[in-house]
Amino acid sequence: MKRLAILGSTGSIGRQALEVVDEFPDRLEVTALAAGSNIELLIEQAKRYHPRYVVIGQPELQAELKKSLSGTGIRVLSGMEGLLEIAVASDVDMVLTAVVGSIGIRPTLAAIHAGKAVALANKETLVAAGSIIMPAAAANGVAIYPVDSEHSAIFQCLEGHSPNQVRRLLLTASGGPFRTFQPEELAHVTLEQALNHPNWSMGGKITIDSATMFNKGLEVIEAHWLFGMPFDRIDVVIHPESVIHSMVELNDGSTIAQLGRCDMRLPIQLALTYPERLSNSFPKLDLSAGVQLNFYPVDPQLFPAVGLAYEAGRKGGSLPAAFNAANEAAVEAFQRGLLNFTGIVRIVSEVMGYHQKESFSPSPDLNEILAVDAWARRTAGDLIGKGR
Ligand SMILES: NC(=O)C1=CN([C@@H]2O[C@H](COP(=O)(O)OP(=O)(O)OC[C@H]3O[C@@H](n4cnc5c(N)ncnc54)[C@H](OP(=O)(O)O)[C@@H]3O)[C@@H](O)[C@H]2O)C=CC1
Ligand SMILES: CC(=O)[C@@H](O)[C@H](O)COP(=O)(O)O
Ligand SMILES: [Mn+2]
Repeated sequence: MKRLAILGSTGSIGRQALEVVDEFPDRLEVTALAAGSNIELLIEQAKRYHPRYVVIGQPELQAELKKSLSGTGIRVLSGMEGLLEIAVASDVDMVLTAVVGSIGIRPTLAAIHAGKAVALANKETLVAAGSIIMPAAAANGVAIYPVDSEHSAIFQCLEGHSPNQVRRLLLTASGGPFRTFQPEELAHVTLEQALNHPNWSMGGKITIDSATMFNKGLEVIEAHWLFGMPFDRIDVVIHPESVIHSMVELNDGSTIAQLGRCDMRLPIQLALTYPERLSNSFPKLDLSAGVQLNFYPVDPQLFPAVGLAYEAGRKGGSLPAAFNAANEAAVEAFQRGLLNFTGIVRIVSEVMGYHQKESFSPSPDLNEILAVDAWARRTAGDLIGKGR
């Protein structure tokens, strides 16, 4: 029995992870659940899965949660302290990091230091702190199983091939809802339009990242860290159908692809049960149903976010942390109606510029990364407040 701590159990990935648990009750057990503020769903999940611990991100909700779960024997924790406690708990075997944003860095690192296997959905953690996370995982002999669909695809395509047989990684991108727009049309798109992903149903932040293609930029940096691949051997191709989840090109020119439905339960299952390939009841890809496979290059005028990600990744040091945090702040401002859609890329670009001039660190430690993250959010907030 594998005992899981699910960080972000009320979110899109967290809820689907629980569906995977439902599928394999004799293999997967929920030991800990954590959410931000959705106390109603967290209570429902706790009553159904009987974990040993629950964590609520907002400490002011802890008392209400305790009251609702009194008599159940479940320990009720809160805030970052709670996340850190469940990440290292002795009765947890694997931590699924499915919170959104760089808040995932510290609990993921704590889990690694405690020798827990990690299933990683939270790409922001690797983007901001890959230079800390990957060496820590290697030093502690901890496996990081990718949950992100592209990285799960690459992980599967790489099986049976040694690193020196691989020429490049090819990340597929849907292009999001604005793939066919002209660049000048983007200034006026609405939140509702940006949240209308053509293929995937996901949380709000990643859906907006798909619309700007910051998501693909974040994924390029994520792939660099997960697979130890230099940036000039990671490419992005637009594939509007999202049937091929990503590809690996080998030295001899053979390209290996992984295909599947747009259903995150498959990569989640693989991460939670690897190396097994267990039969499940989830619908399967039906290629006879008129599936199309189209491919296009990324238009850098329409999607400048991809170029910014390569710039941040290549420069390295503290720049990816600033890049990521500025994007998180700008996306939140867009969601709150404080910034227009094209403002997101503008703010990230400006914050990156300031960071390189004022406070760049070539090899930051964890505290410096967390400080840069806070600085970039503040700076982005100031720029947005000034109406830039
Ligand atoms: N959704 C998808 O299909 C995919 C997602 N990912 C990545 O996975 C991560 C999660 O995405 P997604 O599930 O879509 O996001 P959601 O917004 O749907 O879910 C986020 C989860 O994090 C929780 N959370 C937020 N803040 C805190 C906190 N302070 N303490 C504890 N929990 C917190 C939320 O709780 P609450 O509900 O209470 O707010 C929620 O459970 C992201 O990094 C995303 O990029 C990667 C590939 C695909
Ligand atoms: C499901 C998943 O992994 C997302 O990251 C998804 O791939 C987003 O799609 P695009 O960023 O390609 O639009
Ligand atoms: Mn993805």
